[in-house]
Amino acid sequence: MTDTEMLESGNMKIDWVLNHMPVLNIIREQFAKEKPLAGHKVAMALHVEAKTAALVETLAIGGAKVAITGCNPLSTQDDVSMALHNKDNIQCFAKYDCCNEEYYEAIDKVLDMKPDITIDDGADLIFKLHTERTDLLPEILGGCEETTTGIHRLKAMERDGALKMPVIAVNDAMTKFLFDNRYGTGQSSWDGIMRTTNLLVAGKNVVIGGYGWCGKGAAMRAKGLGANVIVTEIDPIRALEARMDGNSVMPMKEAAKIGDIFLTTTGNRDILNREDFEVIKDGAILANAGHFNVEINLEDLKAMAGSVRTVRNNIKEYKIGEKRVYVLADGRLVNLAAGDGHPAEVMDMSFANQALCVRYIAENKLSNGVHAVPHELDIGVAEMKLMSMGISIDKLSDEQEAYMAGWETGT
Ligand SMILES: NC(=O)c1ccc[n+]([C@@H]2O[C@H](COP(=O)([O-])OP(=O)(O)OC[C@H]3O[C@@H](n4cnc5c(N)ncnc54)[C@H](O)[C@@H]3O)[C@@H](O)[C@H]2O)c1
Ligand SMILES: N[C@@H](CCSC[C@H]1O[C@@H](n2cnc3c(=O)[nH]cnc32)[C@H](O)[C@@H]1O)C(=O)O
Repeated sequence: MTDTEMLESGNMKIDWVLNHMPVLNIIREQFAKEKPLAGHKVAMALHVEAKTAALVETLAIGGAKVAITGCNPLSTQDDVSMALHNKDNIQCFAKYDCCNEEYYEAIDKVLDMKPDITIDDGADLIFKLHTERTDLLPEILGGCEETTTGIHRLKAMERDGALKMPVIAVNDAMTKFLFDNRYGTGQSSWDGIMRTTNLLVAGKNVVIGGYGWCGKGAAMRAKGLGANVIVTEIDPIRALEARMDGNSVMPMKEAAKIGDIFLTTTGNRDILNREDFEVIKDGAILANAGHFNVEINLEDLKAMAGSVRTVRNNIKEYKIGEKRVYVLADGRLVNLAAGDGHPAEVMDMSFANQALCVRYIAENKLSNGVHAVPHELDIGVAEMKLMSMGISIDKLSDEQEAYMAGWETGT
């Protein structure tokens, strides 16, 4: 593609998703009128694709200067990156399939803008701010974190007294994780796996590693596609929930022997490792929708494999003796590295929360530490979403409110 074609393609992708992000559009209109971010500089490390671009534009419309890079070397869409970089008050440094060095250089370039607000997906910017770029910390009003694992890390920093800035845990908003992690990951992971492999899911043994919000969504959609679903867990309550939802539950060592397609969603490392690869079936397909590229132990796989070759776009074949094991998207998020990420209607809510939280940071002085998304913002996003869907709901009558709040009335 020529640069002109790339630009056009990126802008068309952004226009398409914007037509399906009604809540973000309402916020854009408010931001255009009120300019609540005038004078602020927002640094971002998120998946650079069309829905993220819609958020970046919204912040710029609100008056902010924005610099962004990716949060995963394989999720960047270069046409969208170029389209963003060509807009007023926006710089974008993300590049698809960049090497480790380029990835961290781009994070430095974003921080060179001397931001006062950050948005992370996996805490990369905040980590840099607390290690090599501590000189920038005094200017920081606060940050937002998009994902579960990022929040785990930030809470660990807070526990150790190491977190020197306020951060809002956007992932933990109800209008984020209940929809994005569950229905978003549920749909987009299978979209990534199916478009990449062009294989059938029905009738296969699908093994889902982890039954958190992402795992529940992925298992639900696998069942809907006709798979026999097996869940692995370390948490007894979630394991029980998986069983009662109709899935089989067993240790990975057992599941490894019978699985056809494996999808990890734990946020943890080594969910599939050497002892699993030893017993795994010929032709097994491995994908990750959890965090970075550590859930499938690729080092173990490489060490065991006699040969490795690319057999199809985004599919690597590892040959262990006569056995073939296929890894999708190098073990990185299959929904973003081998697909277009979550559906626009879902990111509409996640990114509405982001935009409102950035405004909240700009307008309120927060103490250092991890903060919840203010409940009124979370509820507001749900109300706007329902309204955009043409759904109205009941209201408590005065009598009902009094009844729910009181204790005097017996049965
Ligand atoms: N692909 C995406 O677009 C996407 C979307 C949202 C979240 N995420 C990421 O997915 C991961 C999971 O997020 P979540 O919100 O579902 O988290 P969660 O905490 O709700 O669920 C994780 C589950 O994994 C289980 N687990 C941990 N270690 C395990 C092990 N060794 N074996 C089996 N199960 C194990 C935990 O008990 C828990 O139930 C995180 O890394 C998050 O950042 C990815
Ligand atoms: N940066 C890490 C962290 C996991 S990303 C998981 C986050 O990606 C977000 N996400 C999923 N789909 C999209 C999308 O299409 N655009 C932007 N963000 C997305 C989602 O909100 C989720 O919390 C990594 O790449 O491994």
